Amino acid sequence: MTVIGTARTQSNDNVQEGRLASLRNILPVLRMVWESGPRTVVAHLVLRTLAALIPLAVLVVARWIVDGVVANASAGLGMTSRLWGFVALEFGLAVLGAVLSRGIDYVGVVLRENYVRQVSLRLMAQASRLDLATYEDPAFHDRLERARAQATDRLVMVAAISRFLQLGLTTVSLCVGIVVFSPWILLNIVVCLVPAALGEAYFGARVYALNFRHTPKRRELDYLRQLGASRESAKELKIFGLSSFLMSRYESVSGELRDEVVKLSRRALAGLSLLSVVSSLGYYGAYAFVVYQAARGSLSVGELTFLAGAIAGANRTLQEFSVTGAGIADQALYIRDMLAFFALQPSIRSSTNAVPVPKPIRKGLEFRDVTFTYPGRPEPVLRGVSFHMAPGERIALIGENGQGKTTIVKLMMRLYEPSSGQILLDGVDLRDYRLEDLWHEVGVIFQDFARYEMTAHHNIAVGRIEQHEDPARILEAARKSQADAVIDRLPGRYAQMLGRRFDGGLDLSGGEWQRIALARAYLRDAQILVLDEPTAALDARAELDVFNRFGELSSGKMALLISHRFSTVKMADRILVLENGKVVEEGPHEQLVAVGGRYATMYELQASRYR
Ligand SMILES: Nc1ncnc2c1ncn2[C@@H]1O[C@H](COP(=O)(O)OP(=O)(O)OP(=O)(O)O)[C@@H](O)[C@H]1O
Repeated sequence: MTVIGTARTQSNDNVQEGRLASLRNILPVLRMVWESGPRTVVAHLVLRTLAALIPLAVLVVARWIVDGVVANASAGLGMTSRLWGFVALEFGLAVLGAVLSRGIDYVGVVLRENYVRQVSLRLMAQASRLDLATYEDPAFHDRLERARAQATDRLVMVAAISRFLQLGLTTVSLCVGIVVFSPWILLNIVVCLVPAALGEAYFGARVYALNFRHTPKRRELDYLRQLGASRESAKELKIFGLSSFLMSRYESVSGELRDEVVKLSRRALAGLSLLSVVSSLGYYGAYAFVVYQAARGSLSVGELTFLAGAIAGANRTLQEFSVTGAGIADQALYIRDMLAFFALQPSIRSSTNAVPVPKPIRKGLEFRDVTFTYPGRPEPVLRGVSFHMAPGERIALIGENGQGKTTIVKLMMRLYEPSSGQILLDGVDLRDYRLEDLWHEVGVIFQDFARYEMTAHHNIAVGRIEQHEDPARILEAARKSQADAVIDRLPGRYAQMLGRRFDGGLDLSGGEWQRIALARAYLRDAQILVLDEPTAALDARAELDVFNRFGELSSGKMALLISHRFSTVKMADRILVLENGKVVEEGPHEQLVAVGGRYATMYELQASRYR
């Protein structure tokens, strides 16, 4: 099974400790940003660099203007062309600043779109690789949820990094301007900002820890919200009067979360307000010192203008710099979840020297003393199951609910591995075959088959998606499963959107959906056909037809059928009866009836209802 990591066991306390370590995660993200569009990244960096230097340039020109005005006034020169030049330069800088900021916004949008697209595609690709068992672990869904949030909501990180770089450059340029006059002024500002920066970092980590802990509850809230407004559940919600039950659950869970968030925000408000007094002291101390120097005549008015602006600017950008830095560190924590998700490895995959599935299969498929226990279940579902399926054979698997019939199919498809025992295809362990090849050669329709909210054409084409542009084969498959009659009645025929999610979509009845799903199995044209209760929703005529087709299987092919309908089951070449995780009876219908065992009792029970 896939290693889920430490999502469930991670305590809040080690979040702070992992904060520094998580800064390492920024690099892979920067790599992803770069890969999503190198040219956009370069354009963004150039624009940010230019924008970063504008504040210093504005202050330098302002100083020239003020000193020029004072000198011209005392010399009685009035406005000179040199002074006009400075004013024009200041205007030019203001226009350039505004244009650069628009440009940064524009390139930022392109960057964001590229990045979201890239990460979402990677998420989809990774999700499709993982083991089925992974999806049954709630800790995995918590992690997936965090990774998804990272791919979409948490883009702030990318924007924050580029803003951080710009702020860094502006801050350095302003600080250099200040240091030229007095390093002590700068030191004073920086030292007073440290407590506020640490405070930001502390509360950022607390917020992350809280979000981390809240993820399962937030998923529950999402589920409740969805359930309360979904078409699938609407009928039952109305009839059972469940809305108020769902709402009260939502109210209590969301109230709990809200209280914790508000409590933490209140603490942050008090703590950070106090610390901001300290940083203001640094700023006003430096400002007072500069005013004092100018009053004593040690600084010119122009220098006072420059320094007052530079101190205010450095104070603001330093604060923003530390807040953005703390924000990036927070985001790096969230990104850890995304990277951890990308790092998950499926344990069911093709081995390095995997072989192709033989065509045709000659000896058949064999379960040899297979035992299987689901993760998290104390008892095995299958306990030493053994049977053989020969090419050309049609086997029916029967048993009461929960006896492990579908589990056998999942093991046949290597969606799970047996806990012990072996499954052999032509005498070779399934694990030695190429996984994709195996899935290709087994056509399966599960009991809970998917209803794709796509066109009728694509609903069938998913059975062999590489042939989705071959309408003739799709038509043929629809004809075999009698889905053609259903589709011919639809206004849009094969182009008809199915389901109600999208505009113009039409829903089908249970049996109609089942015929469409069956068409997928026929389209697959695999060597092993597995139908898990394929006829449950079919009417009697359609069911008979499915089984007549079953009889048309060419040699080398085999079929496994799971059904609770004995009218269907009795047509199989051989019937396996599953009970308490074991095959307890095996043989053709007549033989099993004659034996008078478990099968005969079940058959009699159902037959008596029709007499
Ligand atoms: N993913 C799972 N995790 C844990 N237990 C599971 C899982 N899937 C099935 N089970 C359990 O394994 C047992 C066998 O399930 P399976 O679906 O194979 O039964 P089945 O014979 O196909 O039943 P039915 O006739 O109701 O379709 C059941 O007790 C079921 O609760």
